[in-house]
Amino acid sequence: MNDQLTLSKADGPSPATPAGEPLLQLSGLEKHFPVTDGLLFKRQVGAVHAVDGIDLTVSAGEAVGLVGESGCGKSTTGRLVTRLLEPTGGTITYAGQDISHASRKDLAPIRSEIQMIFQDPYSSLNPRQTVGAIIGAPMEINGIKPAGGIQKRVQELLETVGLNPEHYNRFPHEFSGGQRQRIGVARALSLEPKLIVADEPVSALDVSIQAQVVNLLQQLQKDLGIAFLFIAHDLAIVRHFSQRVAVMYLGKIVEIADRASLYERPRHPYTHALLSAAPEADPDDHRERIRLAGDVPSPINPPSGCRFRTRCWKAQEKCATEEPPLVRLSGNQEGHLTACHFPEEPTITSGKEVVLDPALATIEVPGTTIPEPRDTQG
Ligand SMILES: Nc1ncnc2c1ncn2[C@@H]1O[C@H](COP(=O)(O)OP(=O)(O)OP(=O)(O)O)[C@@H](O)[C@H]1O
Repeated sequence: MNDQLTLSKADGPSPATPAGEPLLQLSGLEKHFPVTDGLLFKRQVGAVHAVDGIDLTVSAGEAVGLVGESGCGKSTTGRLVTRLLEPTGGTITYAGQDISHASRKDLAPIRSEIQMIFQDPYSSLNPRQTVGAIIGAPMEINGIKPAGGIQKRVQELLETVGLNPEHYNRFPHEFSGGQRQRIGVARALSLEPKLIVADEPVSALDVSIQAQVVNLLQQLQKDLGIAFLFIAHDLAIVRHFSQRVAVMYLGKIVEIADRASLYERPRHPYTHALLSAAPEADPDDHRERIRLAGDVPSPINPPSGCRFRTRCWKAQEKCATEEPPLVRLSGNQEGHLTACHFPEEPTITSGKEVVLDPALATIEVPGTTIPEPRDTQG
């Protein structure tokens, strides 16, 4: 796969952000969806607090994972970043420019730099268009004329994502799920993005295929220096892909840390519970598991204080009255922030290695790669 990565880095319209410098900054970001009643005169009676004041930075070339249970606001965050949704509060800064409420015209120069990969490789590709037309469309729309023409560029991109360049004229139904997701990746790459928001990019795929697509994304991130916001409910997938991981609960980030700190020394009880619920690498490991009681409360009326308190075994009175700030607790590594009044001891480990599939494990072992099926049902 490595030698197929023939793209050069983009000289985009925004000044290049050096690796390690903040590329995307979310500050107090909010999205509240109005809840209305009445058929005719729709009156707002409340709001879904889908994203409720999050701060997050993604540096150039960095892969940041965003995890949490269904409905916690991950996709809404991704859609805000790509400006498919308008924020109701807070700011989104991209390459130093406030794009929170930028108009279509103002967004035009950076549109190409922020791309999205969607969950469902079936509905996200137009079945009536050839693969060539699908991947070439962003270049056509943006008036980009690559050297050698669009067809040549599309064929290069097909090769980059591990597909046969000769299959330029085929239609999406002729490809398997994994191959379709590769087509989606090629489309996202066509404008040489600097940031890709990948919203559950592998959760619709077979487990054996998931590893191959994650591996491809990881190669692109490393070789092309593309920053990723990788959204997933699956902690194992995020672990393999991300340098830093943010855990969301009911519209808030409750913990954020580099990969090792988060997985080995989780301080927030929610992170600990999520890790405890993940499949174990060692089936003979019978350490105590934390079972999360009840469902996630409604984001229309989130609990006061700490939102996790209604399901937390450590909750006390203070948790109902005071919202815990997201801060570096004593015992946390630098950059490890936790929002909890009664955190886990820094010595408590998640207790186990989180591994979803043996194929994924090979990604983390230097020198080993997953065999890439070209042109098979991958
Ligand atoms: N357009 C909308 N109008 C009203 N509520 C919405 C809208 N989009 C999302 N929501 C609500 O916002 C909350 C967060 O949804 P979101 O899809 O961002 O969560 P998620 O963590 O990505 O979950 P999932 O993994 O199930 O997609 C949910 O309660 C959802 O029902």
